[in-house]
Amino acid sequence: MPFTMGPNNYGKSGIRLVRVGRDTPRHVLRDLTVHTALSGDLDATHYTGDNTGVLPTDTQKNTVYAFARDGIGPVEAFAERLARHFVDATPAITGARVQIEEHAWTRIGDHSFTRGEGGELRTTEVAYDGTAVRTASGVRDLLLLNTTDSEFNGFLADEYTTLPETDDRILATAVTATWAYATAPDYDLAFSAARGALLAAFADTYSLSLQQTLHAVGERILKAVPEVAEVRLTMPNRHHYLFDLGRFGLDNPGTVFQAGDLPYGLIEGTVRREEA
Ligand SMILES: O=c1[nH]c(=O)c2[nH]c(=O)[nH]c2[nH]1
Repeated sequence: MPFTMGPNNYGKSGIRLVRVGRDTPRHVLRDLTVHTALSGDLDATHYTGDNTGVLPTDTQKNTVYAFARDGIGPVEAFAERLARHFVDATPAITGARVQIEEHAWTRIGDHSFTRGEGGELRTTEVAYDGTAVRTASGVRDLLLLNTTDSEFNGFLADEYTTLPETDDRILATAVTATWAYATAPDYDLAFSAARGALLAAFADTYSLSLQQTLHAVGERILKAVPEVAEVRLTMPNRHHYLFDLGRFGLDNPGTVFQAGDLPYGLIEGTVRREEA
């Protein structure tokens, strides 16, 4: 075989699952998007189209709905149930990755909820290789903004530098955070603690750079949740430019800003515990 398959996986992406818990008149709404990805001994289908070992992606999708019949629990636990099933029950499959995004609805009544489009997501990614389960959780598109306590100055300046130094700016970002667990915690409690730590660190860190804020956020999550081994953070810098009102004979004491779009700064990093 002159052209051999490298690493590969297959699954169903974007499985939209809504579950209504009707145990009491105060209904419980869960709204998830699930992605499955399976790998294993899949040479036959790639080389000859022999699908004997292929669990169809349609079946993977059906399994997600069937497993939701009697409850979902924390997204991490639901993803693990699915990942274990796909590997343990499918001869050719030796690895499964299940990713879930949970869309949070805000309750406005016993059976009524509201949610903004494109809001913050709770996320998880669970990988199972037949022996070990690796679980990471996080948030995506968590919008944060500080109106002060943010500076950016003292930076390297070369012949192309035009950015003015500032000792008071808006700091705004849309955080994607992923924290990997070394051991399994109570997932819902750990999520609340990590998210709370993230918010608190953003709010009360006097920022000299978004990089410094990123490290502070990661550190606070690690301190708040002992089971977390490392935190990966993606923090786009949603620039807000002080608008030049001088052209109209007006001052601008840090009041009127133009919200920027593209390009944007992108600050990313992983914060880990110091090796013992
Ligand atoms: O917090 C910041 N970090 C940077 O690296 C940077 N670069 C830039 O133009 N503005 C900012 N702000």
